[in-house]
Amino acid sequence: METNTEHTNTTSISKKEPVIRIKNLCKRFGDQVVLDNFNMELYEGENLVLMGKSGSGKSVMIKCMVGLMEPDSGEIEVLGKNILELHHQEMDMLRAEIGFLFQGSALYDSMTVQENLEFPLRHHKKKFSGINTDALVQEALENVHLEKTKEFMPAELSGGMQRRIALARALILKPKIILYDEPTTGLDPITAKEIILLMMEIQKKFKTSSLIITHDVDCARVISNRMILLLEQTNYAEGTFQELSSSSDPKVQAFFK
Ligand SMILES: Nc1ncnc2c1ncn2[C@@H]1O[C@H](COP(=O)(O)OP(=O)(O)OP(=O)(O)O)[C@@H](O)[C@H]1O
Repeated sequence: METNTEHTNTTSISKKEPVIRIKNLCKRFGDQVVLDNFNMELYEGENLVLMGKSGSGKSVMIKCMVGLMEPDSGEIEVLGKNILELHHQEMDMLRAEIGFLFQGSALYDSMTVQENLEFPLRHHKKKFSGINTDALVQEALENVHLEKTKEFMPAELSGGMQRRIALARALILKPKIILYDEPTTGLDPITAKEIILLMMEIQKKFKTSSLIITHDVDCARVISNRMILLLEQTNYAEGTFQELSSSSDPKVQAFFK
């Protein structure tokens, strides 16, 4: 894969407003320090890749960010709102602005594609009251080029198609931010590449800001405007793929082997 040259460069992106700002986030469980002064900013329209070893605290960070886990200390701002001060209902409304692509697609096996896509719409009724659900489902499926799969059960679809449907489900809320958790894991290299291209197409079309958690170096190379390495409980290194992959720090190099 070639490095994507179409992306806006990092300098112009970092002049925009951050849609997520995390400052000095600390979280421990008993004696185990998971996050120690972790900092991160996701800028509008940016594809930010977060890499970290298994167990390094990526999920803990995400859970703190969307209000599912309380940090010990630190500041978290999402779309200009201090999430640590939001009431349950306000947090729920804010979550409607965030699309999630969970590890391994996480579709509901007993529901059709249509029902899977309608699920987040039912949960966020307020945002979509009076809007034709069928049209939203159709549009979301068109966005991932799978218009004819409404009546299918997830088990009848290939792994790559399931990942596309999961992406359509994340998109149906028309989110400002998308969180991708290991979007290419478990896919063969060709299907993984198709998913990466689709993520780029969607980013271009909807101007979403994306946080992509991945171990996939190819994915990071193609999609990232900027990267953060989560190591030693903090944002150990930050920079473009080019900068980090040519780093002389052996701990940084280890991510690119
Ligand atoms: N609710 C919890 N109670 C106690 N320890 C927890 C809890 N949640 C996470 N941890 C611990 O925090 C550490 C970081 O976990 P986390 O799930 O964030 O890792 P990760 O980077 O997302 O890993 P992976 O890439 O494997 O998904 C782990 O040691 C985990 O056991």
